[in-house]
Amino acid sequence: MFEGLRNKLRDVRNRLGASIEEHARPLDDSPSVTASDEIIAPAPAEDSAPADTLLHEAISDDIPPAPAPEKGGASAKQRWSEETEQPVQKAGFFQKFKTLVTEREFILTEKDVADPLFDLEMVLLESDVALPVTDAIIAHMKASLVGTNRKIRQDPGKIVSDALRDALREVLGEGLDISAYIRSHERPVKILFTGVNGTGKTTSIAKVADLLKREGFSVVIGAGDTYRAGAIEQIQVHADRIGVRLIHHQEGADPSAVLFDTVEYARAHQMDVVLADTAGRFHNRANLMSQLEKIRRVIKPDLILYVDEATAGNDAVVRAAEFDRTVGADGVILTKADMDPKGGAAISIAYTIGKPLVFLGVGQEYSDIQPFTPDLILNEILGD
Ligand SMILES: Nc1nc2c(ncn2[C@@H]2O[C@H](COP(=O)(O)OP(=O)(O)OP(=O)(O)O)[C@@H](O)[C@H]2O)c(=O)[nH]1
Repeated sequence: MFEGLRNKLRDVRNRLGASIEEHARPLDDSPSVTASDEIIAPAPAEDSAPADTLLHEAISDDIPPAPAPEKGGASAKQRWSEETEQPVQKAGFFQKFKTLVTEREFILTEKDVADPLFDLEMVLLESDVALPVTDAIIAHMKASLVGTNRKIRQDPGKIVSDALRDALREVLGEGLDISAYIRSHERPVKILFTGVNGTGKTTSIAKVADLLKREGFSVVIGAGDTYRAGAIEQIQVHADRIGVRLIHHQEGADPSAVLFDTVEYARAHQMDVVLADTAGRFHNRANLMSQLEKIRRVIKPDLILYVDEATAGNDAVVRAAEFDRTVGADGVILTKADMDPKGGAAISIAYTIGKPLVFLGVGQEYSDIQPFTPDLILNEILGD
């Protein structure tokens, strides 16, 4: 999954790494620096003195530490302190250049990274990453890379990977652990599935039912798609295969009534989870949307999961936002991630609608479902 994005990001990371390599300056005449010298030189203007000069000035003038450029992690001051625990060794010309950047200062201006960051922006937009999400990633990368004067002890590729990993982590969010949610809420926990026709909603309900069943929860499914011909038979086949009870009425019946009965059944049998199917619908079909609103009022779901396909890219993000606005959504399932080379929807959706990505569908088997964690996506798109 996401192999196209992975390959493009590898190229951009190499270019950014090359830019760091190019602008990392040898510490040839710098004085030895130890942990006690907790000093940060301020970020220079583009036309300011070279890093070596700044370092000398910072030490002799005792300039106070600059504020940390990024939130969350260790401050630049801490890093400086950690990274300078060992006295810097003087080395011959040849050796200095053989040690790559591990014994050099690392200082970049916006201009130094402008071209590679522009390339990164293009790669993200081409991969259907939503514009505000792309902007957030680029801003985070700039904050991480630009204007910090520090000595580095790692290769440039790692610096870029770490910055990109942090930037992506910020937009991906934390996900939602459904099993933990069920354990910590009053049973039965009612989960309503909404989404557009043909995106894999019915299959996803079966996958989630199978997953929860394997985790020891008792599950009942409500056949709330009474609109599409054959939908009840389709979900019945899934329910039979995974050994889960299905509550259904006739085709054309009121879906609210079906799902009300499903919740009653779950209560009567002290079941843990109700998974409520609904007819696929388009967000611009007012009558179908109002039917969904009625279901919501009748069964009062604990969670509404919006299902769409990762392959729909930005369309999935736009539709999710619309569903969230009209009927609400507490989380998202993106199906067919296994067929999506771009990854744009998976990266964008949580940040755009402010709701967690909960599962990724990764194939057609019942076991082809992955609870979302940021590392799941990060490892896919940054793994080499
Ligand atoms: N490759 C792949 N195929 C999937 C995935 N999830 C679902 N599918 C396939 O997508 C097709 C549509 O899935 P359904 O579950 O029938 O879609 P639906 O949204 O319920 O469609 P309606 O019942 O018409 O609303 C089926 O062929 C599924 O096997 C997935 O994660 N990966």
